[in-house]
Amino acid sequence: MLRIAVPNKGALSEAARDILQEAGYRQRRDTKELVMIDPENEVEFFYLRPRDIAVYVAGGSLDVGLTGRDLYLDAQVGDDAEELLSLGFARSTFRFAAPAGKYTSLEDLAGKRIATSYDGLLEDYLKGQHIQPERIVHLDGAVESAVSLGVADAIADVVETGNTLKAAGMDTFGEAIMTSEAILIGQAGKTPEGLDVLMRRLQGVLVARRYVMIDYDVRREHLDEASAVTPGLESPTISPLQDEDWVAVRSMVRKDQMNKVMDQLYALGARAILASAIHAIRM
Ligand SMILES: Nc1ncnc2c1ncn2[C@@H]1O[C@H](COP(=O)(O)OP(=O)(O)OP(=O)(O)O)[C@@H](O)[C@H]1O
Ligand SMILES: O=P(O)(O)OC[C@H]1O[C@H](OP(=O)(O)OP(=O)(O)O)[C@H](O)[C@@H]1O
Ligand SMILES: [Mg+2]
Repeated sequence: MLRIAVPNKGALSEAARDILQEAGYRQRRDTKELVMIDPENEVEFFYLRPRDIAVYVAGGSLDVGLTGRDLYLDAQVGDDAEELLSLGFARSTFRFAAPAGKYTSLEDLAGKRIATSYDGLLEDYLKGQHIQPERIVHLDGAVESAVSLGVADAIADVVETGNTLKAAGMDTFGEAIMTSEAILIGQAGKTPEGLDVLMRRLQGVLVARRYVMIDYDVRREHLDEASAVTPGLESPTISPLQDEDWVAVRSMVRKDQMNKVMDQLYALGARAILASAIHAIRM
């Protein structure tokens, strides 16, 4: 059985649960459950703190896990684990911030106290940039308060909308330390039984979320132009209609392009243009 680590709480847990459910796996009903077996799919889920997931996977106790790229790198598990797939949710950047106008560049941090919940990530980055802070102050959360309360001169933290920083009167400075999103990690170089199926299913969900299926009827003489607007992933499906002057076309279209494409098709004389959701796909 494939042993999969899943975030048990926090910013990642709901979206992780959603993607696994969409991929056809059973998920726990009660948030107190620590382990759940899905016998039909021959997988076992272990609900763990997202921060700890890389440790379990790298240590070989679990085959794969869903976590954040920033959390994975912060765990400093080295070459024992590897990123297998990015999952497109829980996107964030990891950035330096300080009270508005206080600092402008990374160099300003030399000899300063920097508060963060991601010490490993921060240390690695500062080392790579040859910046020596006075020290790194570890905090579990609410890092935005560290400067106003006097335990640090600047912070390094997760920024999503930027609202938390703004509310605290802080600005980011310097380049983003990293960009993060939810990822699937696995043991380096290992392909346990069932991993290929899990990956195909997750990739299927990712594509299904990004695309819609578009159906329309168009006069044969406009088929080439219409096909150019809806080339599909490989090539559109063309079916004959009773009226020989017309054909039916079916093609996948990126969801964010859907309305623009439908307008273009309409302008080409296509009719009965219909977009429907894709629930699952195997490429
Ligand atoms: N607005 C956000 N706040 C926190 N984490 C976010 C946000 N947006 C994306 N993430 C990502 O979610 C992961 C953090 O999840 P985690 O469960 O540790 O955070 P949390 O919601 O702050 O939980 P807790 O503070 O209870 O530990 C990271 O990979 C982070 O990049
Ligand atoms: O850019 P934003 O959209 O405002 O989101 C970023 C904020 O959200 C997270 O905090 P969380 O609510 O998890 O609290 P914590 O810092 O105590 O973990 C993160 O640590 C930032 O503070
Ligand atoms: Mg948090």
